[in-house]
Amino acid sequence: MTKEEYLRKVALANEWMRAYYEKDEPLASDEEYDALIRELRAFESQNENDISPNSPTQKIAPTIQSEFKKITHLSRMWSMEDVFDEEELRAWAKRAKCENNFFIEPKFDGASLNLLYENGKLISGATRGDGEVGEDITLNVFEIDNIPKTISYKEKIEIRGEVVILKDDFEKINEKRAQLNQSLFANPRNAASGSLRQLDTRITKERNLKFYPWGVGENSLNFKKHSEVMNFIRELGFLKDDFVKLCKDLDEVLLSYKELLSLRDQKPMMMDGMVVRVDDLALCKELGYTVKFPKFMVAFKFPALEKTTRLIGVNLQVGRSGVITPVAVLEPVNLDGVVVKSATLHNFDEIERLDVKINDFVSVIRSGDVIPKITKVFKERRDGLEFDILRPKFCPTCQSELLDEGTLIKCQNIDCTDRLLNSIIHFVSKKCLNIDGLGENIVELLYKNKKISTIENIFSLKYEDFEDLEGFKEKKINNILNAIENARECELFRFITALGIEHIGEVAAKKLSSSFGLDWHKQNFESYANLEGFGEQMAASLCEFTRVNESRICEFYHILKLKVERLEIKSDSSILGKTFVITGTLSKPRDHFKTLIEKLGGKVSGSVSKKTDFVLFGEEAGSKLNKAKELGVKCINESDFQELIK
Ligand SMILES: NC(=O)c1ccc[n+]([C@@H]2O[C@H](COP(=O)([O-])OP(=O)(O)OC[C@H]3O[C@@H](n4cnc5c(N)ncnc54)[C@H](O)[C@@H]3O)[C@@H](O)[C@H]2O)c1
Ligand SMILES: [Zn+2]
Repeated sequence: MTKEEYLRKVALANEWMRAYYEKDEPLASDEEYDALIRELRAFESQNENDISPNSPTQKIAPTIQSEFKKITHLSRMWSMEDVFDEEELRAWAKRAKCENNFFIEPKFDGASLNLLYENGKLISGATRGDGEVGEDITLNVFEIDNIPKTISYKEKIEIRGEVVILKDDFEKINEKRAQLNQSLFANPRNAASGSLRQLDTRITKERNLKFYPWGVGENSLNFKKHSEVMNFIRELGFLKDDFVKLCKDLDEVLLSYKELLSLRDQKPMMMDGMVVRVDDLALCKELGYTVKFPKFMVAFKFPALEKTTRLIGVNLQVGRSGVITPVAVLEPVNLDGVVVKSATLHNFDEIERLDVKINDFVSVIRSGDVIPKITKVFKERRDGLEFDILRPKFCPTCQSELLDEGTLIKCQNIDCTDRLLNSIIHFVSKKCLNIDGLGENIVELLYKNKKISTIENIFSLKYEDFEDLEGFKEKKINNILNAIENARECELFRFITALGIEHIGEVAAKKLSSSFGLDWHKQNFESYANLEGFGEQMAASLCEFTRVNESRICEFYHILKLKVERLEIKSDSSILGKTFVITGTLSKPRDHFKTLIEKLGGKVSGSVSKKTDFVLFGEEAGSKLNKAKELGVKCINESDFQELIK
């Protein structure tokens, strides 16, 4: 790299930094930014005299320009060095002259916040800014429930930590923004930062932000270990994550890293790595800082879940109801071990809203098991080779003319092969008949080879049907046939779900099954509409479906041995008729508790109101728990719950 190239890249990195920290709207993915920084570092290590004072390697962030007042931190805030593998971690530990006693905790991907307390009162809250001066966001901080406004410790102290947004909330915020035609947040970190840096504090309040402390600035504490400091701070009434520990050596650190990484999808907030630091404060002091970060800690990064790639085409999929879903074809990119080649675009309104074109650079994010999504289109990078994604006029499968309803475009041909195929795939899927071994690919293969053309055909499949198909040996064929045989005996609600009736999902199917049993399809409009949680639309859809499909349903009754799961409600059940709201992370999935409550005659609702009898809460419980407390609703934890249902 020549010096000119270097300076150009410094300028580009500064532009990216500003967009990221000042506007919360990145112009590049972190991965690209990090690669650019590595290039700058490589040049700088060879050309020490040419290092530009403007280089992002020499500062934490540019001085932020915004409408917020500024606050000078009492003690400086820092960035953090990254390590990406064992070798880099060991090299750091060696430089830090530390072999034992490492303090580790998750590195949540959020926004830094510096809180100042004096005489036990919260005085101010500020963003990190350039490390010395941050933005005064005190008013917003007062809107965050889980930040104590008073603490029992009276000395002056700066408490620092990460403000995060939960993955679920992130999705919800972006959905809402999409509806309002606002730009989406590229990731939960930008969303957290954007939610904190709000001139309208009501928005901050709405966003359900969480604050997790990770350190202190100015203070007069007298501890010898960072772990002691943090114990003390966390006891003052802040949220605590349960993955915070001391490791006796680096081997233990590495094990913990693996463990934390395996929890990544389960955690309600995004993590981008694990923080490893020297616990001994005397050694920390001795090690000191570079211009940018402490030498006594590192971020042991996780593989990226968000990357930039190019949209190279759009495939159209015809769903079982005929709706055409556009799917983005991407230049393949590896997101934490998963090669992502496509992302859903939901519908044609979404394409317009994103204003995405073929050949655009886009940011793709994968969080948890969620299907990869395009969160950002880098329009600034267009070079004229992009072209529009057109609304289709004809079905890509059956070529019949499509019905364009605006948001949705539909194929109306009920014999359209893709519609049929997808309804079979749906019928055998996990939530429906759950036929093991009969995955999408096999169904497709059977369908394309004309072994099945309707759902009913599945149950007359024979050994010979598979013999001439490639890749099917005796054992595999028998397994599939057995699975089909076993699936005949199935719960009624699964069958109702499997029929794919418009507006009738699993929950409604359960209600139909428990209310009417096998006669669920013989009811009239009123009795459907009177069911709890049912509306007119659902009732109408049921009437229409059962009218048209009466004989087909009866045919299925001969093929399947349906079980009606009656709720065995004990009349002495202590929770009979009581309404529960479940919030936070419990030891088992929420569904487990929900089923249990329902079996015992209780009800589970999604939101807290005066009518709620109990709020069952777990870790990280947030706004619902607070609301329950405000309303005086009884809040119980898991062991109280076990006690209650004994
Ligand atoms: N996409 C872009 O254009 C762009 C631009 C600038 C920066 N970035 C990204 O920002 C990151 C660099 O930013 P940075 O310098 O703010 O560093 P960083 O955010 O990676 O690490 C430092 C920060 O980590 C946070 N943190 C979380 N958990 C912590 C814990 N347990 N202990 C201590 N600190 C904890 C703190 O807020 C601290 O300020 C990189 O990931 C980079 O890719 C991206
Ligand atoms: Zn069609």
